[in-house]
Amino acid sequence: MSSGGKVAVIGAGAWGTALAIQALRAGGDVALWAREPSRALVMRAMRVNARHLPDSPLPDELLVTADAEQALCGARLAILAVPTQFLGAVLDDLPPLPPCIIAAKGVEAATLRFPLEILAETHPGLPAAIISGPNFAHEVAQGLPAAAVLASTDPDLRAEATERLGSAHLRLYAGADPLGVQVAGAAKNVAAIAAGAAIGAGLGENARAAIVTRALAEIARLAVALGARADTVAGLSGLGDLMLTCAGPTSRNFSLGLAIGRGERMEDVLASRNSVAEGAATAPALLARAGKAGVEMPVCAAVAAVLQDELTVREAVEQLMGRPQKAE
Ligand SMILES: NC(=O)c1ccc[n+]([C@@H]2O[C@H](COP(=O)([O-])OP(=O)(O)OC[C@H]3O[C@@H](n4cnc5c(N)ncnc54)[C@H](O)[C@@H]3O)[C@@H](O)[C@H]2O)c1
Ligand SMILES: O=P(O)(O)OC[C@H](O)CO
Repeated sequence: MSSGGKVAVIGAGAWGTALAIQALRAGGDVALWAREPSRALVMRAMRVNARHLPDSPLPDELLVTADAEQALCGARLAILAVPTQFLGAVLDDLPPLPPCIIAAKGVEAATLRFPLEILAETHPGLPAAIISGPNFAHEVAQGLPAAAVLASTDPDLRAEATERLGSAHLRLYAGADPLGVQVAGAAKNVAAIAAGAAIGAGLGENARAAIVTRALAEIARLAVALGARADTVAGLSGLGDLMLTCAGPTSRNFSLGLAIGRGERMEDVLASRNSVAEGAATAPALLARAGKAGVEMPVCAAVAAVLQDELTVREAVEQLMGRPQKAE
């Protein structure tokens, strides 16, 4: 793969669309694959992704197609921007893939796998990386300054993909701890639901700051137990994305928590949207994965219990506050 080669972006949600615009900005040909032919047709004609990214026109050079063969033909690199819960099924149906960058954040509910683990099972031996960080799609699409980590155990892929996708708008840092990046990216969405719930229930800013900080501690604990590095969690995919996602309702995960904290039901909130909140399916899956590793995650457990209607937000907070005293 060399700078300027074709990139295929798989998944035309907000993030896939923003990354396609960013990849064009960084140079070379880009194709964006949308699952539904009718949506690909409308996006091609209107030159905008009206459903997921309505304020960012699609550059004329961007090929939008529902034909995966066409999208992937000649691609030197694929960006997989399909939500975690659908990634396995989409991968099963794709033609052969070039080296991949996964852009999803989450844990697959049915199997407790992180996204790179899903890819490793459908495509054993394929070079792969993960991109993650504090990145709202609409800001990246607009070219506002942002940073992310691009992590892979393959040094050639991380060097070349960083060069291929990065630009003066999106500063990419190479990382060698893809597992830590995936743990952080999945868990921050769960923490954002907790932060939103605290604000929605009127528990105040102190509560939000406590949740974010204690979530950071439990994410680092899980990362280390799974064989990843604690300092990855202090970087863009962990602390950086917690700061962004827990800050307010621009985050879909925070806004889900906010609504739940105000007394709405998760099912009703999710049914009213056409976008994903990865933390909802990830919370119980991450908790189960942590349980298998013998790691306690009290914030994640509280979110899972509230989402499963086992506790109210206030009961969950009482449980968190009533835990035995311990050293920080
Ligand atoms: N939106 C962001 O700002 C942002 C930023 C960074 C990372 N991410 C991550 O990127 C991933 C994609 O999120 P998004 O925001 O682009 O999604 P989105 O909410 O904008 O769009 C939903 C996506 O899900 C797809 N989808 C829905 N049902 C499906 C099915 N049955 N099978 C396959 N695909 C289906 C749709 O085609 C669409 O691509 C998520 O893991 C998310 O956490 C999002
Ligand atoms: O809107 P959210 O909560 O899915 O967050 C989007 C990105 O992950 C922010 O980095």
